Amino acid sequence: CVLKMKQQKSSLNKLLEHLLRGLEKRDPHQFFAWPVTDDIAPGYSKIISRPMDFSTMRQKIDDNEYSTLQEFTEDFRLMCDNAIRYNHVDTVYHKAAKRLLQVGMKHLSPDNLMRSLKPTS
Ligand SMILES: COc1ccc(OC)c(-c2cc(C(C)=O)n3cccnc23)c1
Repeated sequence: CVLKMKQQKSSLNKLLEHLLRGLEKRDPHQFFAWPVTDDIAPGYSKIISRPMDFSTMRQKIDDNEYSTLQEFTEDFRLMCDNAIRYNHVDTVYHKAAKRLLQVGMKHLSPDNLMRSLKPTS
C-alpha cells in the first residue's frame, strides 16, 4: 500500500543520505559539491549533456527521485565520468574524479554496504 511504499522509500532515503555524506567527505575541495558552470569551465554545457553533482543528488533524494540504490550509484558514476571526460588527464579535476570514482564504487559495493549497515560489534 501507499503508506508502506512511503516507509520503504524513507528507509532507502536514509541509506542514500548516509552514503552521500560518506562520498562528500572524499571531495574535500568541494569540486563536486555544486553544478559546474560555463563560467568556470568554458563550453562545459556543450560538451556534457547530463551534468550531475552532489547538491543535485541530495535534491533528488529529498524529492524521492531514487527508487533504488542502483539509480543513486548511476548518478554518482555519471558525475565522475563527466569530470573524467571534460577535464584533461593532467588536471586536478580529472585526477580527483578518477580517485573519487574508485573510492566511491568501493563504498557502494555490496559487501562494504553490508559492513556499513551492520552495527560495529
Ligand atoms: C577551483 O574551485 C572550484 C570550485 C567549484 C568547482 O565546481 C563546482 C570547480 C570545478 C569542478 C570541475 C569539475 C568537477 O569538472 N571543474 C572543471 C573545470 C574548472 N573548475 C571546476 C572548481
